[in-house]
Amino acid sequence: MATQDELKQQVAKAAIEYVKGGIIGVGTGSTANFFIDELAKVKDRIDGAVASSEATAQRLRGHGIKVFDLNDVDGMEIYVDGADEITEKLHMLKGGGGALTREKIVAACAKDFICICDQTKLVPVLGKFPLPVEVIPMAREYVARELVKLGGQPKLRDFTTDNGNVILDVHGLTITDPVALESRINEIVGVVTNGLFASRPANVLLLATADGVKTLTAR
Ligand SMILES: O=C(CO)[C@H](O)[C@H](O)COP(=O)(O)O
Repeated sequence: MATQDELKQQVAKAAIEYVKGGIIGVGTGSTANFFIDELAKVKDRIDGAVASSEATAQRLRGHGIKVFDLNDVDGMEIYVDGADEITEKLHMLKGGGGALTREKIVAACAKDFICICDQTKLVPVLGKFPLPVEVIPMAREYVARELVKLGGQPKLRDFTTDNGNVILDVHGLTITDPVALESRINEIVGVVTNGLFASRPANVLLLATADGVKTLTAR
């Protein structure tokens, strides 16, 4: 049976079919890293990439792929990234790697979000994985109190984001309406963004399973 890393590699390889040229938006995390390694094999096909984190930019450059500043790019055909959880509606919970804000920004500039996951990430309801919320440091305690009012148990992560902010990982949520919760949390003053990608879900989910890579579009 394939290991989780082998499944991640298979799905990363499958995503290359969506790489037609131009500038590619690239996510962050172990699955995205496998994608970057596959992208390097077809780098002559593309003009370059926009990175969703410093770590991704470094890996892209290490492969000789040109990294563009998002402000110098009009838009992108595709953004390719993993997720911590995803539903059949292609609503995602992301940010396990702490790059949620830049991921959301780069994804917003792309026509299609191609989500690449192994089968462990597909869930009926989001929230078992703690929901990351990026917060301006001085608002940390205020935002934590507001998140408790929403039924969560926020825990400060020992981490500073690429934007110089902190992350509260919110435990204990059962997220039955991710679109509403995404916007409710973003309304809290001091929140930069949260890891729900529901108001703009993925367009395509490539899911690596024991029976091969399956392609899902929103139901
Ligand atoms: O949102 C992310 C990083 O901020 C990642 O996409 C998410 O954490 C999944 O990571 P991995 O592919 O390592 O399981």
